[in-house]
Amino acid sequence: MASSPEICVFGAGSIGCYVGGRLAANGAPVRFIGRERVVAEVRAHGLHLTDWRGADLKVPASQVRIDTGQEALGTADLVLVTVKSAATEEAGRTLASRLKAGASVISFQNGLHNAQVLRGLLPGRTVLTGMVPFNVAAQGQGAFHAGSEGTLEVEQHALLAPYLDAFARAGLPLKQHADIGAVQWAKLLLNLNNAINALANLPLKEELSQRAWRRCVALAQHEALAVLDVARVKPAKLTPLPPHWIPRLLGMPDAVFAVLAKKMLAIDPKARSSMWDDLHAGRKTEVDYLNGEVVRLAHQHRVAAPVNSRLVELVHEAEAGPRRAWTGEALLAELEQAGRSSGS
Ligand SMILES: NC(=O)C1=CN([C@@H]2O[C@H](COP(=O)(O)OP(=O)(O)OC[C@H]3O[C@@H](n4cnc5c(N)ncnc54)[C@H](OP(=O)(O)O)[C@@H]3O)[C@@H](O)[C@H]2O)C=CC1
Ligand SMILES: CC(C)(CO)C(=O)C(=O)O
Repeated sequence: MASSPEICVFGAGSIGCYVGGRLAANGAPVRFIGRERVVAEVRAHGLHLTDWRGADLKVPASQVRIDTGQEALGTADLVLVTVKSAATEEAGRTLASRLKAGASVISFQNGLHNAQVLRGLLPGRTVLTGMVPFNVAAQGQGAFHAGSEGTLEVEQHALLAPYLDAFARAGLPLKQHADIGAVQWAKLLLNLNNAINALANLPLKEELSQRAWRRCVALAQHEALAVLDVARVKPAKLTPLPPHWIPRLLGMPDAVFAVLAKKMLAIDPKARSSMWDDLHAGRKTEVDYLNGEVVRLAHQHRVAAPVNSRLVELVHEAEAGPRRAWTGEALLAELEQAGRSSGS
């Protein structure tokens, strides 16, 4: 392998353009595969990557190697898959027909099973699970802004060695984890807020500053944690407080929460969840891969998950439109009712 192995981003959207863009801005050889809309935008404006700490990086249009075609898969040593979960299977089939011998893959997606889906379609290849903790907003004209903190995590593996410097130079060091399943579940617990944020139709910071919305998140997390306990799954600790304490913190009055949860509220005031992005753009969301996973695990263990089940239904209703204008109080009442009527 050459001294600078080539990286390909498959699915140039918010995460792909931000992560790949920062790698490219710091000298890594990166090629992007994306849809026509994004390709045209980036070819016109280049990439502009900023973060909440003040990082400000540019890759001029003439230096971004981005295409709708899949030629980059034939030369890549490492492919970062950054499509939404529903697009993973198609991505895996495309990778299977194009990847060169020896190329490996990291899934930088939310949810639990994307890497597994890719592994099934790419026998004999190394496919690692990654986790992106921070929020990225597409701001138009090739600009992508990371509006919250966190370190990229990835399943521990020797093949990462040639890439560690490039990620570190890009300001995105890879934290390797021996139990990535625990990390994925911990991230999924945080992602239970995506459905609530999408239904709230508010920026994350504004939503999380209001107790009624936070109590909705607390209900979903509390239920999920009970299911994980039954299933004997121990989520990793990604936040200053352990996962089991977070629902209690979310339930605090606004003034107390603002003081105790400063870190949780340290989000760009305009940032919204990736599920809001999907609803807003009229796309199918990842709700089945997030709240839906809680419901599936509950069924496997013969327990109920009515709150997450109701959130799945409500997001599917919103996908089908027209969109209901929820208040935090109305959604909370709806979720409490769901919990009561299931008898849990
Ligand atoms: N955005 C965020 O802040 C965060 C997102 N994540 C997770 O990261 C993953 C990626 O999310 P995000 O970047 O927001 O998603 P985006 O929708 O912004 O980006 C994915 C892009 O990939 C494109 N795409 C899908 N299939 C193909 C294909 N076969 N060929 C070329 N392009 C394709 C999509 O186009 P189209 O829509 O037309 O299919 C879209 O433009 C998700 O699992 C998400 O949950 C994790 C942490 C934070
Ligand atoms: C970072 C976070 C939790 C919120 O933006 C996210 O994962 C998402 O939007 O999907």
